[in-house]
Amino acid sequence: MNALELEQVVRRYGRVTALAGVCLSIPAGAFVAVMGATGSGKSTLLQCAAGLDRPTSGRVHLAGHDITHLPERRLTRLRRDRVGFVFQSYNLLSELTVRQNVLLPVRLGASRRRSAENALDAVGLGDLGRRKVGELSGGQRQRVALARALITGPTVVFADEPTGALDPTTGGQVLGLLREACDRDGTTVVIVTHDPIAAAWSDRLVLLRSGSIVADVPTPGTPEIAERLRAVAA
Ligand SMILES: Nc1ncnc2c1ncn2[C@@H]1O[C@H](COP(=O)(O)OP(=O)(O)OP(=O)(O)O)[C@@H](O)[C@H]1O
Repeated sequence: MNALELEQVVRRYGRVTALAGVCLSIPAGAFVAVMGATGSGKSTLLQCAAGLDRPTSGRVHLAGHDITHLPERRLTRLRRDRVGFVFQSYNLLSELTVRQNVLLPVRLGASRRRSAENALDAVGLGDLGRRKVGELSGGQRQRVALARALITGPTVVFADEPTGALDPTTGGQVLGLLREACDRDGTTVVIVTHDPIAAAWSDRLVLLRSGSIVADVPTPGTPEIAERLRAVAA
């Protein structure tokens, strides 16, 4: 089964064509990295795939649903129940505690698949549930975001530059946790990244240039190969 499928997806912003007819099938349980130069359409692809933006034309299937014309309320519910999001800027509420942040999807009505404690344990933050997010380091915040993304047992996790604000070691920990969610729970993971080393955690690399996919290759997961891919992507 495909967790995600894009058929001829076009997204135009006025006269700018951000996506120029993208076709992409991602089977359940895959870990895909999307790379490409700045402005190549990576974030637009992720937003259209995740149901945060609507294509100008084409179709999007997400978690077994054709979301192309799904009414906004149903789309919101599908995102809440089946999709996890991780962003470069964490998107946490800093005045709330770690635990309260992790439970936000549940407070919005999603059913939880695991307890907050279990989700925090899984990202190595079992002791920090009562701390205010504003007191945490960047790497800890991103792990809170990951626990929040995983508490509902999502079909797909979308991560836009999840390590963009982190040092390589901390970034590696976050990517390792995404890899674990994929390997252990069968979660489909789609990350957008500029960093070929981050892409090396994936098992498939999709390269965009000017809104089109120019390469879609298995990734053997070694930093040396990733360096070579960086040259192709530029
Ligand atoms: N809301 C918008 N309004 C107008 N143009 C937009 C909008 N969002 C994106 N674009 C344009 O669409 C194209 C693709 O943008 P997108 O953000 O998807 O690229 P990207 O590969 O994610 O870039 P970056 O690596 O810099 O984040 C760019 O030319 C961008 O200027």
